[in-house]
Amino acid sequence: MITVAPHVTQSASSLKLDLENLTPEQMALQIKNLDLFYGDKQALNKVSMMIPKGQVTAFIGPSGCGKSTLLRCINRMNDLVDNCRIEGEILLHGENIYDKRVDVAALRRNVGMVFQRPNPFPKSIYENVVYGLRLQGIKEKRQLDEVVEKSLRGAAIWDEVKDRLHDSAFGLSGGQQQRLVIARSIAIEPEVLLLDEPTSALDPISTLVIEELINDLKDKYTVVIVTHNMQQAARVSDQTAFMYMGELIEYSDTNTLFTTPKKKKTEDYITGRYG
Ligand SMILES: Nc1ncnc2c1ncn2[C@@H]1O[C@H](COP(=O)(O)OP(=O)(O)OP(=O)(O)O)[C@@H](O)[C@H]1O
Repeated sequence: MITVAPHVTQSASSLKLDLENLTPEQMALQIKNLDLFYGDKQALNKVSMMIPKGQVTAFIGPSGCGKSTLLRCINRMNDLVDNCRIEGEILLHGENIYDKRVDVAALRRNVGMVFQRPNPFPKSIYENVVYGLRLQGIKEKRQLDEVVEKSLRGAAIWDEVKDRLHDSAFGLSGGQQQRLVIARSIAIEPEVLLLDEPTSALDPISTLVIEELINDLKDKYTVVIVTHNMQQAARVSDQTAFMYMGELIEYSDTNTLFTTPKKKKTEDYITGRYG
């Protein structure tokens, strides 16, 4: 059981942001009064928050609190769930992604997602990375080669795979597969990357490599991560949102949330009293 709050090491730059009043230039996403029901069961209750651009935002909370559900709303993955009903809005560039006119496939290209278990396709490393580009009809070899190198470098795996690009992705370790999946996501240049417990199936060394990678990714992307692991949230995120039973209880810069939480529920959770 964790009895002390995790140590927070990230820079204090995010302290300057007023998370309740981000300017349009600072903001990547705005979630407004989001309710979500699976059948009769309400899984999200009036969640509102602003997610800053070019930073890492973590969702934490006990099992079943709705972290993954909230994350999946950001690229409309919950549309695929039968009996799922969503009310409220999520704004990207000021436009509601739940508007009927939104092209959901285009949204998912712009808001990429990486899951708990690495899910490379049964193809070569190279073909995994160019998959999205081929879907867009891009065929020129020089362009594809460039994207492969850039994406694999961006996912911190180029040096390990550059001599076996045409080997099966299944020959990679779990940690390498997860970085390959990240390379596949960034190959199509999304604005936002959603990471749903991206290291929970990985060993501690691979976890560390992915955490370092997350830190690099925020130079180019807005990253939103769900994690069970509070130490991980403290290590990688600039902002942390604590959720409990479908509600957003507290949301602030990570340092404040872990050192001086304002709500008793948050304090109880980060000091290991439940969860
Ligand atoms: N497809 C679904 N159909 C019905 N209920 C669901 C579905 N997905 C999630 N739920 C329920 O919604 C609630 C929130 O689940 P969610 O997976 O978002 O929680 P979580 O905080 O991510 O949990 P964990 O940390 O255990 O993954 C839970 O009560 C869960 O059982």
